[in-house]
Amino acid sequence: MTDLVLGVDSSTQSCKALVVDAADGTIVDLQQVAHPDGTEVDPSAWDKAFAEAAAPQLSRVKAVAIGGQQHGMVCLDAEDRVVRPALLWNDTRSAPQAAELIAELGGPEESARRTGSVLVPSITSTKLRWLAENEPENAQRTATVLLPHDYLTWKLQADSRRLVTDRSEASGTGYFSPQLDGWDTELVEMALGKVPRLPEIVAPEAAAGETAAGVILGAGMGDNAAAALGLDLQPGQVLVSLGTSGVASTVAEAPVADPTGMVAGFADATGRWLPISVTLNCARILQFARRLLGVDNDRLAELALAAPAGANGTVLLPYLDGERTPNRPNARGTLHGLTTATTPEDIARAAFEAMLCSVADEIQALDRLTARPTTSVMMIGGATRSPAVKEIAPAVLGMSVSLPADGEYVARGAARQAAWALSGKAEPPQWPQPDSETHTAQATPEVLQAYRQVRDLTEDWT
Ligand SMILES: Nc1ncnc2c1ncn2[C@@H]1O[C@H](COP(=O)(O)OP(=O)(O)O)[C@@H](O)[C@H]1O
Ligand SMILES: O=C(CO)[C@@H](O)[C@H](O)COP(=O)(O)O
Repeated sequence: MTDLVLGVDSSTQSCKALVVDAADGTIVDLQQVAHPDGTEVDPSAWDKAFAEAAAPQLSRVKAVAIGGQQHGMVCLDAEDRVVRPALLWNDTRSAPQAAELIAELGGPEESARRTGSVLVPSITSTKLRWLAENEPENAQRTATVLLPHDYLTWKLQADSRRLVTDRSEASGTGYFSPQLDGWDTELVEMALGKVPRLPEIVAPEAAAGETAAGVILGAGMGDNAAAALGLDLQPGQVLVSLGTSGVASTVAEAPVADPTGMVAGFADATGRWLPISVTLNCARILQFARRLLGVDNDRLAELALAAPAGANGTVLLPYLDGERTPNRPNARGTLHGLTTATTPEDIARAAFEAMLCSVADEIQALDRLTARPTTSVMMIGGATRSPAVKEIAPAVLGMSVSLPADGEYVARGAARQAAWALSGKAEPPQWPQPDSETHTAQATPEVLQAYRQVRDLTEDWT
């Protein structure tokens, strides 16, 4: 009888539960349940979606691991009750606190060296500082601080005293030290004013507990580390994810520190490192365009593909909710180049080109840091289901784009970690890689050039 394992992706928009064969990753079942929209969410919403999508699968699997959206601030009181709704990665209210903490650390370069990142509002420590300054009673009540996937793993533990996380999730908090490869409690005290209980950072291959029914728990991981593990990402490869967030990442043997803040020096889920560039606005740019034009995904793609490259001079700067990369939390979206001749097709095309130009900026930042020019990318995420992405991405990026078969690669990575924990071996199971289709196109560098002109000429919202 083959062993089955469960990989979960508790992402911004939904909980995805993937049951696979532990031996080779063959998909057995996939369930998905939506999360509420917003930038702060009560963790009970994640519990509810997990209970519907993932919990019914537990009786059929030997191990489970949870990948999840990173950085969310989950505060528990002394009785392990949730203190307030979690501030998520996409909440920008702690922008002033990020600036304060960077100054206290000695500037962006020191922030990158000490924490792995030039702090931005997404990073958990800035949210803790915000809590201390704006909700002192809640800060006072906070006894434990977890991240979203830690919280869900903890809820599965038979021993409720056991709090675990992994390097990849910890490295996105702002109080993880790449030098120590572990917590730097001085940094969390700097943010919150005290040292709360933090989860134990367990090894990538570790069995990090078990459920009351004896199902082995992996430590879980941040969603991007999970996707990299799910696709067996190797140094020299670049993975782009077009989900709620827009991500470009690669694997490195040593931690990176980017003083410009365009790349964060996170850890991965194999014991190595994951240089990563993450935008706040990605697939939601297309959601915005769909709502603006009153069309569905299919029609939006048709409109975009009916317009020429460059959208007849229409350029969207997609910083709709502010932007994280580049760090412009007060920016807003801008449609540039509108004329009386601008059509819905031009606006649809500009939305896709904006999403992909912001990814091109991320790839450029990775190349600068790794000193290795990217010549092709793997691309995943919900927006890759659009035929317009398949055609426009290689043109805007100026390189071939490989699309693994439509799959939930964050959940696949979590399942691979679960199979790893089940195996007790030093290396993760070697699963066959999914089939992929490669898309190429005539490069359209003028599109990226026009985008960068608008990006650099546009003032932030005051
Ligand atoms: N055919 C499509 N065209 C454009 N966008 C799509 C399409 N299918 C899904 N999406 C978008 O993909 C996003 C979800 O992608 P996903 O990678 O699951 O996000 P996350 O993991 O961040 O929750 C949603 O914003 C959704 O609107
Ligand atoms: O902030 C980051 C990584 O630093 C995002 O990747 C979040 O982890 C949200 O991921 P998705 O919901 O877009 O998958």
